[in-house]
Amino acid sequence: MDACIAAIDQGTTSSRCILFDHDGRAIGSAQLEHEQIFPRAGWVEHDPTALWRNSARALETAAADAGRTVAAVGITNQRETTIVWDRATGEPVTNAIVWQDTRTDRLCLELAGAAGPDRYRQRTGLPLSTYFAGPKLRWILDNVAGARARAEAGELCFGTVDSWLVWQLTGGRTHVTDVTNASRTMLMDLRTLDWDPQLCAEFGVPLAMLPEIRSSSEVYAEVAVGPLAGVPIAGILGDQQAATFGQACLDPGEAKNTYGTGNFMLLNTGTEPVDSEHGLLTTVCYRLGDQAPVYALEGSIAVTGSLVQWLRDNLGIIAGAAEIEPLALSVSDNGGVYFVPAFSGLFAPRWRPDARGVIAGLTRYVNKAHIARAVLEATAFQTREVLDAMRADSGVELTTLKVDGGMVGNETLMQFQADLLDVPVVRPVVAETTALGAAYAAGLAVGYWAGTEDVRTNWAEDKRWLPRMNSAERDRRYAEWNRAVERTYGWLD
Ligand SMILES: Nc1ncnc2c1ncn2[C@@H]1O[C@H](COP(=O)(O)OP(=O)(O)O)[C@@H](O)[C@H]1O
Ligand SMILES: O=P(O)(O)OC[C@H](O)CO
Repeated sequence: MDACIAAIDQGTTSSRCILFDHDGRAIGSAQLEHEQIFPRAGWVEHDPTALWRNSARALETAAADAGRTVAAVGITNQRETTIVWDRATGEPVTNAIVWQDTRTDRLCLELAGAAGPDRYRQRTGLPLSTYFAGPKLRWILDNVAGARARAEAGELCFGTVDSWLVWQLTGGRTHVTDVTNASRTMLMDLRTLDWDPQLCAEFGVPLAMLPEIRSSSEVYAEVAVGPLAGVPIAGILGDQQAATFGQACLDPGEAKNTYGTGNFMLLNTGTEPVDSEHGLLTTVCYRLGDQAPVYALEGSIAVTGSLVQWLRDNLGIIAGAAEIEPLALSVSDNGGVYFVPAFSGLFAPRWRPDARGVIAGLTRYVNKAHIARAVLEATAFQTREVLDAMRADSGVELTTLKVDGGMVGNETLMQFQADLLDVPVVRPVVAETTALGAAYAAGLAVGYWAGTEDVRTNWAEDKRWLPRMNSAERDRRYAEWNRAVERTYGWLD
C-alpha cells in the first residue's frame, strides 16, 4: 500500500493526527481533547504533558489504524502558547500559558512605556499584547521560583508547542522552531528571521533558552520514541499559517479565514513584509527550505467558536455546538441583540485590552434563540472588521474568501458571512486544511510531493455561499454592531 504523510495538529481544544495520501485526502485520523485550565479570571493554561501525551497517542493511533507506512511527520500547533522546561529532565517548570491568557496586561503596559503598544511593531510586525509569547515567557521568568537563574545558567528551554513536541518526539535531542512560530514571539526580527538580541535583552530573555529557528519545510530530525521511530519530522507551521498553505493561498493577494476557537484571516503578501496601519499583524506565512520567506497580513480574533462553547458550558443554553444552528434559526432575526465577546479584550483590528464582553440591546422580548443568533453573528461581524482592515492595508479586493475550521459546518453562519462581507464564501472539500498544510510542508521536504503545484492541483471546492443581503440592510446591521463594540471599551482601567 502507498505510504502517507502524518500531520499532528495540536490545537487549543484538542490534539489530532490526520494522515494524508498523494491526492491530499484524509485517510485516517485520531483526536483527543485536553483540559482547559482557568486558575483565575483572565488566566488560561494547558498541561504541557497532556499536550504531548495526546499528540503522541493521536499519532500512534492514526498510524496503527491506517496500517500504512508513514513517510514523514509534519507538526502544526496553536501558536504563541508558551512552555518552559528543564533541559536535563524535560520537566515543564509550570503549566503552558495559552495565547488567550491576559495575565501579562500590566507587564505589556510597562514594556510599551511612553512609546506605546506599537513600540516593536516595525521590527516584529506585532503590537505589544498579552497575545504573544515574549511577555508570557518574561512572566514565567519573573514569577516561577528559580526560573530566571536556571534559564541564565542554560538549564531551561523555551518553546512554543511545536518546539515542545519536537523535543519530546526526539527524546530531548532537538530544540528547534520554525519561522512562522518564531514570528509570534516578539523576539524575532521579521526581516533577518533571527532572534533579535536587543529585543531579547529588553524582554529579559536569555538567548541560551531559545530554540534554533529553521524553515517550515526541511528534515529537522527523526522521531526517536514510540512505534514511528526513524520517521523524519519534516514540516513545522503555526496552525493559521498551515491552513493558509493547505488552502493553497500561494500567491500574493490570496487569503483564507479559519473559524475555530478564534478566527484568523491571513492574506499572502509575497516575499516582502507589508506594514499594517489598520491593526493587522505582519507575520511570516511560510518558508520552504532555503527559498525566500513568504509573508502575510493577519487579522486575529480571539473569541469566535469559543463563544459557542461558552454558551454550551457556562450558560447551558445548548448541549453541543451543532445545536446552535437550529436554535438560531428558530427566530427570524437577532431581536436587536448584539454580543461582543471581548473576553480577552479585543484583538484585531482594535487591540483594546481594556474592553470586556457586552450583550447590547437586551429587552424583555429577547430569548435564548436571539442570543444564539447574536453569538453566531458576532463571528461574522468581527470578520467584517478584519476584512475592512485587510482591504485598507493591502488594497486587495478579494473575489472570494476561502474558509475552513470547525465552525464552517454551520451553513447559517456561512450565509450571513457572505451577506455581511458582500464577498462569496468558499469551503474546500478537505476542511482540515491546518493539518493538510503541515502535511504538505513535511511531504515536500521528503519528496512525497514534487512541488507546490501539487498543493494547488489537490485543492477542490465543496460549497460556495453567495451574498444576497441588500447594502442598506448590511450597513444598518454593521453600524449597530459598531455601536455595541464601543460599549465594551474602558471596562478595565
Ligand atoms: N456547528 C457549529 N456551529 C458553530 N460553531 C461550531 C460548530 N461546530 C463546532 N463549532 C465551534 O468550532 C470550534 C472548533 O473548531 P476547531 O477548528 O476544531 O477549533 P480549534 O482548532 O481552535 O481547536 C469550537 O469552538 C466549536 O464551538
Ligand atoms: O488552536 P486554534 O486553531 O484555535 O488556533 C489558535 C491560534 O494559533 C492562536 O494564535
